[in-house]
Amino acid sequence: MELNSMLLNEGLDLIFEDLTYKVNNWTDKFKIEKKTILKGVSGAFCQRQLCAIIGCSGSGKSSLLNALSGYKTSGYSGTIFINGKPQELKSFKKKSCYIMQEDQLHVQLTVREAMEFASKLKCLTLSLNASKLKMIDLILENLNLLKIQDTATVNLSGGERRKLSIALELVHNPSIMFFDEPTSGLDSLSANQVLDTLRELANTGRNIICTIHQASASQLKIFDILYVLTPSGQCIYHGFTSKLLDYLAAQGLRCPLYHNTADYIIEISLGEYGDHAEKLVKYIDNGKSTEWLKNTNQKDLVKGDQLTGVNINDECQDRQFIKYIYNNLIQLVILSHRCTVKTLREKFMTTRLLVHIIVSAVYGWVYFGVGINASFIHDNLMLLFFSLLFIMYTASSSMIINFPLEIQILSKEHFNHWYSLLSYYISFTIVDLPIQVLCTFLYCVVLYYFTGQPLEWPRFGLYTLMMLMVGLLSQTIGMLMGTLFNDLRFSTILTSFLLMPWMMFGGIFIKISDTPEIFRWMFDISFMKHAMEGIVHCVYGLDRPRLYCPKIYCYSTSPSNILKDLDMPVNQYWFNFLVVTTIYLLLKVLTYLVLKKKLEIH
Ligand SMILES: Nc1ncnc2c1ncn2[C@@H]1O[C@H](COP(=O)(O)OP(=O)(O)OP(=O)(O)O)[C@@H](O)[C@H]1O
Repeated sequence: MELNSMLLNEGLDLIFEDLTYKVNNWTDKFKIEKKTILKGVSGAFCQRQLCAIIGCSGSGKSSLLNALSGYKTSGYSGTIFINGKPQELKSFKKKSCYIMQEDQLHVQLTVREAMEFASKLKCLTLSLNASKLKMIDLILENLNLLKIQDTATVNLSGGERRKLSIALELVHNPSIMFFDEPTSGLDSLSANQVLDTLRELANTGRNIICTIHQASASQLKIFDILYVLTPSGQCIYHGFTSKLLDYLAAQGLRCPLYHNTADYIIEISLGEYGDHAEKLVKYIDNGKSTEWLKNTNQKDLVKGDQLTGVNINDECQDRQFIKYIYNNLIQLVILSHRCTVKTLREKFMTTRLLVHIIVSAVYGWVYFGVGINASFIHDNLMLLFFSLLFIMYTASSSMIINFPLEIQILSKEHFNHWYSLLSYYISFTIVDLPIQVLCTFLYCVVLYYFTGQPLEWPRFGLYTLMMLMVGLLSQTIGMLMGTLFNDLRFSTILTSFLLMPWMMFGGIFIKISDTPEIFRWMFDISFMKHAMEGIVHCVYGLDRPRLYCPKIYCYSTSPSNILKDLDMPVNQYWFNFLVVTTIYLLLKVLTYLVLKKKLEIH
């Protein structure tokens, strides 16, 4: 079946006027000044058209695409009209999609699974009915992906990955599709295949707008409309590809024989044939002129009445009455399922488990039996503190590494309206919880038993619970840092910097009574101090009898004296637990808000 006969779409007309983009730029004298990237450009991209924005590197192609798609809004001025009405971003995003230069895919899923999850999320359904499954088959078949539907995404070639990115968005049949350099990084065969696919998509009625860095003469012919930017962010051509030569000729510019026309006009924009750019900007009125957009010999675009088939939008729209909460719950279930499948296939989970078991076994060996012995109280306290540190660092670093990778995919899917951020955030937290519980439990069992801590279930339960809460809190710190900094170098160094004061005021390295008064409040907010206090209470509190002393003299055999020496009040476990839990919840909310802000400003 032809692509155009199943994915018909009415498309949308997009017109933009006087679009300007300014950014803050650091000068040599360390001052901030405004740099203008796009200078009042105008243009129109219509339904059923395949449009290319071209220009030299740094001319503002991506900036223009970001503005038109609504991916970025800050720093932009000008007006965008959709089907004649001012662009309303919320509703526009529902009808559009933005496929970025880097394919943001879930590498652990197969092509089929990725399509099914996308379809479930976009149609808000837990199970796909026959017609939706058929639609997936048809999309895969038309994009030549059916034969590799069971291949893991990680094993796909560049061209196949790009096609999968397109296929995933086609599930909700967008009326307008934006592509940032769809052919970059592909060999010419794959690039041609992707462009053919875009051509067919435009033929179905939708509006396809892409930026193109380099296009061969034959690739250029595939596009209906060209929009050419100069290095100064102005338009020097906006019209049919087929009319470009006539346009240039009208200005006395003749493309050398056998020279690629796209290269020629970019060279003109760079001033390689003299100072023609300004003249062309004026002639085309910086994109406003529609003279070269008049359709005299437009090639075989498919007419609406020639299209037959299913309009899959109808199926998804059936469910638009479903309330916000219900939608979020459905998304939560689907996202949790997807996240579970991904997590179970990751080697990282096994590594995390193994690390916890190995470290607890080593600690158990080195500190064997110190817990029951009154002459090893100092060693035992150090062991308990180092155990806390271990949980804190492994939990935070697992997120620092993992989460920035997640954010890239989240950014794309969230922008393309696959799901709400809240559903994603909760599902991510829920799916990781059992793994953190398992890691903490295995770690605590081995360590607690071999290091000779008191073998009583309530003590062990409370100890593990506190360790788990510290693990969850540390994960959230890692998540927050991973959200704030894309660069792993910054997030790792700054996390260590951030965790350091919590450790210093953890109640072990220095006692509260020995600390200068000005710093004492730090103990109150240090989760490490509260966690350590709770843990020491589990081990030495709860009316534990005197400790066994194998020597003639032990400094202390009374557990209550040990707590007194450490400035740790007796029986405060639940207060300590409440403080750690409150800090965890506050950080969780803060991380959500930071993530939300980050997705808004990209
Ligand atoms: N936030 C920003 N701060 C400073 N400069 C910026 C910012 N965003 C974009 N620019 C600059 O604006 C210019 C245009 O960037 P843009 O990415 O839109 O160009 P492009 O034509 O897509 O380039 P390429 O083809 O190399 O991807 C570049 O010189 C870039 O450095």
